[in-house]
Amino acid sequence: MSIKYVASSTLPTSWGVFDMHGFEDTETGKEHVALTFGVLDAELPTLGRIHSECLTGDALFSLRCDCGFQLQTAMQNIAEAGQGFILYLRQEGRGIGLLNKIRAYELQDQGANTVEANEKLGFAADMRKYDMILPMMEKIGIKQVKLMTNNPRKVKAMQELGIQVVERIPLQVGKNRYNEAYLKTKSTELGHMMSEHYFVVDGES
Ligand SMILES: Nc1nc2c(ncn2[C@@H]2O[C@H](COP(=O)(O)OP(=O)(O)OP(=O)(O)O)[C@@H](O)[C@H]2O)c(=O)[nH]1
Ligand SMILES: [Zn+2]
Repeated sequence: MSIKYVASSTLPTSWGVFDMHGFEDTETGKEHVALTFGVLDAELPTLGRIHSECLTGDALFSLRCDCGFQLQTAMQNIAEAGQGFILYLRQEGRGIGLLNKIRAYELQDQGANTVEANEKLGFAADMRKYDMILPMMEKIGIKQVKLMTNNPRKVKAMQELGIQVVERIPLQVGKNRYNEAYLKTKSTELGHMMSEHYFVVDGES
């Protein structure tokens, strides 16, 4: 893994003006982005999110997953807190890539769940790696994190890299009738921590 810092600029958004830092993985050619907001202090826990690319959810408004909602809520929470960071990692489709994710969606349209679909295509349920995080965090100057995620494996991966996750903040947003079964599979088969009430059918809550 060889992560090279390339350039920084401002990124004005609906929630405020972030700073954007571009990185290149020179082995894979993948381009990753870190967003930071406010003045960050390496000696203090910083609110943050490690977000895996989801073109369909983040950019195309898909209701099949919760990614876009999580990204927007994370940006809003950071802007409200006055400081924080997002690492936007280009590992689309839990690491299988966009076209394979569309293949997996095709299988899900025929009845497979998100894990079964990956397996039918010959992939593990989750192929993501997180080692690019460390050089990116070092560059933006963060050692301690209050991490917005429902995924305990993400917390463990960061801790194994030597990053202190001082708090896990649940990010349960965007449930709808198209992603309810998907969210449930994430909870039962991929270990995501989601509270029971999150699965109450709309209208019952
Ligand atoms: N292969 C595959 N990838 C998916 C599917 N739905 C979403 N993704 C990808 O899953 C990744 C997001 O992972 P999630 O499991 O939703 O969330 P997480 O990052 O593990 O955990 P959180 O921090 O709680 O969001 C993105 O890369 C999406 O493109 C799917 O049905 N199949
Ligand atoms: Zn998604």
